[in-house]
Parts: sequence; C-alpha cells; structure tokens
Amino acid sequence: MLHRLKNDFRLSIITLLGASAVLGITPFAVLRFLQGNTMAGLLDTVILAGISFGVIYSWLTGNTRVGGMVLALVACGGAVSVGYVVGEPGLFWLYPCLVTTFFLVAPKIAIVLNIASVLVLMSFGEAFSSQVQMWSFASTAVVVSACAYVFAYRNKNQRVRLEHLATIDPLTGVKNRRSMDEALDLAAANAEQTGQSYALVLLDLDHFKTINDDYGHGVGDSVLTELVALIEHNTRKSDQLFRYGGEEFVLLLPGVDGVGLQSVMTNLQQLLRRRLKHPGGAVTASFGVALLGHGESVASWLRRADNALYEAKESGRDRIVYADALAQAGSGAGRYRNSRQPSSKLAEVSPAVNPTQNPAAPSAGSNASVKVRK
Ligand SMILES: Nc1nc2c(ncn2[C@@H]2O[C@H](COP(=O)(O)OP(=O)(O)OP(=O)(O)O)[C@@H](O)[C@H]2O)c(=O)[nH]1
Repeated sequence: MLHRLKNDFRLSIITLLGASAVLGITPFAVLRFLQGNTMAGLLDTVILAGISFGVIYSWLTGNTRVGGMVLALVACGGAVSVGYVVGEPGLFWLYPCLVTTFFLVAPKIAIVLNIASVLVLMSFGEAFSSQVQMWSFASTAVVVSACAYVFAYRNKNQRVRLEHLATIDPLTGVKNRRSMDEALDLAAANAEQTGQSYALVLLDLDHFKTINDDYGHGVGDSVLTELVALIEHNTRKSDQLFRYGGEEFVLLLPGVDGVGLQSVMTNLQQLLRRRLKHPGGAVTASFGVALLGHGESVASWLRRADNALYEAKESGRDRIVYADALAQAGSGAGRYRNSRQPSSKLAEVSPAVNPTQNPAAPSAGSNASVKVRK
C-alpha cells in the first residue's frame, strides 16, 4: 500500500484529498442534520459518498484518471450545490475545489470545470448578497485558479524531469537498472497471474575495455549508443531494453517460446556481428538467456541468466548460452514445467565460427546445437 502511494503521484493526491474531504465534510454533514437542515445534510452525504467512491475505485482498479475525474466532478458539483443550498457560507468550499482540480485532472479539463463551476454559481445569483460580492468572488476565483494552474504545471514538469533522470540512462537513452528492477517485478507478477512467458537476455559486449583503451572513451560511447539503436530498431515494441551497467544490457522479451527464443537470439547475434563496428572491425557480444520459471523469483531468474552469461564468456565469448533446455521444452506449453534448471546445468547453443572472422563458416543459427553443461 505504501509502495503504491510512493510510486503513484495521482493516487497519493486522490487519497490525500479524499481523506481530507471526508474529515472536513463529515462534521458539517452531522451538524446540518442536527440543525434540521436535512437538504444540506443529504447533500453533504452524497458528496462524501461520491468522493469515497472515487478513492476506492482508484485503489481497486488503478485507473486514477477516471478516479480523479470522479473526485473533481463530485467536488466542484458538490461545492456549487452547497453554495446554492446554504448560501454565502457555502461559497468558501469552492476555493479548495478550484485548486485541487488541477491535481486531479488534466489542466484543460480543470480550467473548464473551474469556469463552469463559477459561472453556474453566478447564474444562481441568490448565493450572493450583492453584485459587488459576486464579482469579487469571480475575480478571486480566477486568481486562485491561475495560481493553482501555474503551481500544478511546474510541479508536473519537475516530476516528469525527475522521473526521467531517475529512470533513464543518460548516454544511451534506454531505461536504467532501477527501471529494470520494476519491470522484472511486474513481469514476474504478470506471469503468475496470466501465464505469460518471459525471457530475460543478459548481453555483454566482448573486450569492450580494449575498444576504450585503443580508440578512446568517445568511440566506446558511440559503440554503446549504436548497440542500443540496433537492438531497438530490430526488436518488437513490447520488448524492453535496459542498461544493466557499463557495457552490459538486459533485454526483456515477453511472449516467446523456446523455438521463437532461439530464432530471436540467433538473429540478434548475427545482426550485431554484421552491423556493430568500431574503427578496428566488428564488435561481438556474449549472451546469457533464461526463461522465467513457474513461481520463480526475479533474483533467481537474473542469477540464472547471469550464470549463463558467465558461461558464454568463459567458453570463448561471442556466443549464446541458455539457462533452460529449450530443445527439450520445445514449445511454450511445457516450458514452465520443464524448463527450470538448476543454475549449474546450462544448455548452451554453441556459436559457429564468427562469420566476420571466417565468412565461409556456417551461421550460428543454422548450426545451433544444444548441449548441457554439468
Ligand atoms: N566508453 C565507455 N566505457 C564504459 C562505460 N561504462 C563502462 N565502460 C568501460 O567498459 C569496460 C568494461 O571492461 P570489462 O568489464 O573488463 O569487460 P570487457 O573488456 O568487455 O571484457 P569481457 O566482458 O570479459 O569481454 C571498462 O573499461 C569500463 O571503463 C561507458 O559508459 N562508456
């Protein structure tokens, strides 16, 4: 619960405003019933019910856009009705509503809601004791709305900037490790709920230090950005790439089965061999690949992919090692039951000789064989 409040700004605003509204309005509702003003008491009760509905709906569905809209409509509609029913003392309730609309709905909708609320109140002149009071109310409402707009706009801009800084790798523009942790948690939760399959690919460039040492960090940086561009242009929209650190990246692939995964990986390896260059020639990468096992933790999933990557490096680099016995799993149907392996047993698709070194050699994809390391 605290996690959701921390990570979802709109939900936290909805909850805060909902709680404040309930605490602020309830005593008035009780007082109005006690004073015999049943109409006003009922109105407050309806407002309380509407606000509670908006908060509960947002929590249950996670749809804070609709929840925020419900709250904004109930708050503005309620404040206008209270102004009409109670008269002058009820007018003050519109001010907090004029401010909070900017935090609950998009700015354009907030402006329309605010103008409509003030105009409706003004059109029922009975709420005001004089013309001067009515126009003073309208002017102050405009000032309050303008200030709230500027504050909410700046707040949103800063939030977006901060979020960008916290989640995006500045060199390559892909999501960073922090975002990856969240994405893997989400993937594991989704797999548990829906049975969706996920593959995790740990990719590490080979001998990257030599590129930096021989040609400088600028060239090393260009290789990293080129790598990201190549992968992003050649993977599906639903695939997600993260920079794990240094020259190591994570590719999260939803909805791939054993056979599909082998073909995706072979294509990726060949693409990099063909297209990823530094001034001295081709840049290759090593890959550790693991399918998410049924009920497996993210830590174990990552550890298995990491072990596979280690194995790929140890056995010569420029190769793909699978943590799961894909040939045996065959298709997605049996994967969860059959594919999870102890990390000490790695299924390895051995690479062909790198075509950039020996163009006559067969490609890795066409020659891929599966062997199990003890
Ligand atoms: N240009 C550049 N270099 C980086 C960046 N981040 C890390 N590095 C360098 O990446 C190199 C990684 O070196 P190693 O961990 O030895 O890996 P490697 O040379 O690729 O060797 P293997 O992975 O074993 O094939 C180090 O020299 C780091 O300084 C970066 O953002 N830009």
